[in-house]
Amino acid sequence: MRPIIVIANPIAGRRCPQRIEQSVAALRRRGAKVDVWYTQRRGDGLMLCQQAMAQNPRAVVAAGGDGTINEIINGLAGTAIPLGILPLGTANVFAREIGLSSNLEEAIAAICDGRAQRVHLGVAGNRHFLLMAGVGFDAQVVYKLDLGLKKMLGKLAYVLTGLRVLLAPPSQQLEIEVDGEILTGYGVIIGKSRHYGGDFKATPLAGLELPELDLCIFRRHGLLPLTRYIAGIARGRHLELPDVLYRKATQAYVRCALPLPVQADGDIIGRLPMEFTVARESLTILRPA
Ligand SMILES: Nc1ncnc2c1ncn2[C@@H]1O[C@H](COP(=O)(O)OP(=O)(O)OP(=O)(O)O)[C@@H](O)[C@H]1O
Repeated sequence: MRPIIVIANPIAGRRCPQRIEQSVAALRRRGAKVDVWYTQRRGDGLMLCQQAMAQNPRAVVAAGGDGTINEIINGLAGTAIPLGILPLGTANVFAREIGLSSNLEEAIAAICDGRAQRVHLGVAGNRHFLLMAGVGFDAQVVYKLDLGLKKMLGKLAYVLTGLRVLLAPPSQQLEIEVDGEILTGYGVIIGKSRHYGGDFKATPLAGLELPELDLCIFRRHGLLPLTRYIAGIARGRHLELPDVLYRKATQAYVRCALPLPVQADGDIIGRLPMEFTVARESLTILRPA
């Protein structure tokens, strides 16, 4: 029997080790052969996923948050091995995108009896992403986030760090070349998925099944415009703001006078300048039936 290989980040979210054990036991009760491999540090998710390929698993399951999922998709892209998830992280944005709640029974059902769907990935520099990449306010928040605070406060740590960045917002203008058109702004979110954080949707017209990127460009900087943008996203009305631009594209290039940090799927993955494209390789995901 081909195994399901679970790659688990034991420090993701809260009470992760017990919840991994409970989920693996539930998968075995459904008759699956399950191997569990634990990450020990950042980067292990990708390395373990590459090793897992030698076993020709039935599926690779990411047990953890969106950062762990991101490492694993970078190992799975272009293969026919499907990705399952056990959403055990702090924000679990990808789980929301595919319609999973934090109830692990639903995730286990999706792994065992879910629907396989081929999806398109984004590429930021040399890294694949499934949710979004960002430069400006959101990347500054990820960059400044204290991991100890995140462990202690969970999502509240993002809110507090966000308030800190709001008081000294990024003020470097970006030049964004989108399929040949040159635009400027102070922040850009390059979405592959609709969901952004919680139930908010920064790129509401995006779709994992679509071979395109959705760019949401914030044209002004400062406390007031940023507050309007955040409130607009929270109310699902930001696309109505005159200083927010939305573009669909297959390729974008972002540059700036400073080498600003870039986040992808919630982790800092490099600095500007950077090219963003749709990956040639696709990925199979297991989602609720
Ligand atoms: N054993 C480990 N020790 C330290 N860091 C790890 C370990 N395993 C994975 N990581 C790193 O921890 C980071 C965060 O993990 P992950 O995204 O799984 O959880 P989270 O941050 O709680 O959830 P979310 O991303 O959904 O908010 C990832 O970027 C990953 O590379």
